Amino acid sequence: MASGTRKIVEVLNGKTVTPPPVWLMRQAGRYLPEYRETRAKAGSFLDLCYSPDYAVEVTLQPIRRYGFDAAILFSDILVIPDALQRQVRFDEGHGPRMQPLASEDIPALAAMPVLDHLQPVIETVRRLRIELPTETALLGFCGAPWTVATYMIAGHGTPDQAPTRLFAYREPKGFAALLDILAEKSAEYLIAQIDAGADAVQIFDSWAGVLGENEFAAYAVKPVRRIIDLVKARRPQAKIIAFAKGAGLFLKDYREGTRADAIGLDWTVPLSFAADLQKEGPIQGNLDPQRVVAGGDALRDGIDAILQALGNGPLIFNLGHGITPQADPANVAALVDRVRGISR
Ligand SMILES: Cc1c2[nH]c(c1CCC(=O)O)Cc1[nH]c(c(CCC(=O)O)c1C)Cc1[nH]c(c(CCC(=O)O)c1C)Cc1[nH]c(c(C)c1CCC(=O)O)C2
Repeated sequence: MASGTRKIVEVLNGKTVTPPPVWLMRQAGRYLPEYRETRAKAGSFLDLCYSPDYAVEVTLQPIRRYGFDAAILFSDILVIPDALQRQVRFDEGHGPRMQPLASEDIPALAAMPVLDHLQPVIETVRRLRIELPTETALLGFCGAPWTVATYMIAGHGTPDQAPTRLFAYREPKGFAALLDILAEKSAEYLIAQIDAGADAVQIFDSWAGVLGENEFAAYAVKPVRRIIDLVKARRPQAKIIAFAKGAGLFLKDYREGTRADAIGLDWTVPLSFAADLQKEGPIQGNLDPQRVVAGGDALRDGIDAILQALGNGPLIFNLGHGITPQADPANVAALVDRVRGISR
């Protein structure tokens, strides 16, 4: 099967597919018992990301269970700072940590190669394309420079990214240089994923929602546009989804500003506004992940509202952010059936 006939690729080409293709952000993860089992064998979280045997296995687990229309490479957005020697680690119960970045550390990052370090991830992509069913699209991904920078500057996650907002106001030149470096490294990484067999790639800007107007333009739109320009200059056929969580009204110009083929929407985006955005091109989203935890009517009503508002245009059905560890795997099965119009 040519990749062009995979449903998600059709939607990314602007077609309306009925029922819409479906996958879920973080579909491989702790809500699945088989993930927890593999995770326990693999050692640390980064060991799992850098071991093609285990990473292929956990990527395939949700495909076997649910037959999603896409598999997403199992890795993390923080493998880029790890490749840039920021000593990333995931401590149990604490989330990611790394060496906080100071402005004097920034110039040296430009000369650091990342692809050597990321070869195991690229190998995972290559093996996945061989092992996946032909009809299943394979998605690669990276973090957007802004979101990756927030972890690099603070050295860990924070609720509002205050340390990085402050850094950007105090050191605008150094911060712009950091975003440029991250955009270039990320573009190289995405091209390698596409060459290894990814049908499309998603850029995750999970912390876009903390930015003011000028900062959204400079730190969210501009670096993502730079990645997309670099990727498309070298791989014109590449398909790219850009997901800026919390971007709200700024989404109006996000597609045009970034030139993404599709934009991802979080669950706070009103469906009427989403329908307007869909007139300009494909969209992805936007069910509240807590509806998957709740199940029952909350799940069904949320799905039906999205299908009714957005099902007649180019749509990739997804959550508005990653699925949480509390989700019941049976509710995910019910979600996929409902999106596909299967009643049990
Ligand atoms: C901000 C961000 C990160 N990582 C990612 C983002 C952007 C999307 C988002 O906002 O959720 C992206 C990501 N992380 C992971 C994937 C795998 C593919 C998928 O199934 O979607 C993807 C696409 C696996 C993961 N990445 C992580 C886990 C859990 C770690 C574990 O299994 O112990 C998984 C399955 C760890 C991680 N990684 C990150 C954090 C903050 C954490 C800790 C929080 C948490 O535990 O959920 C950084």
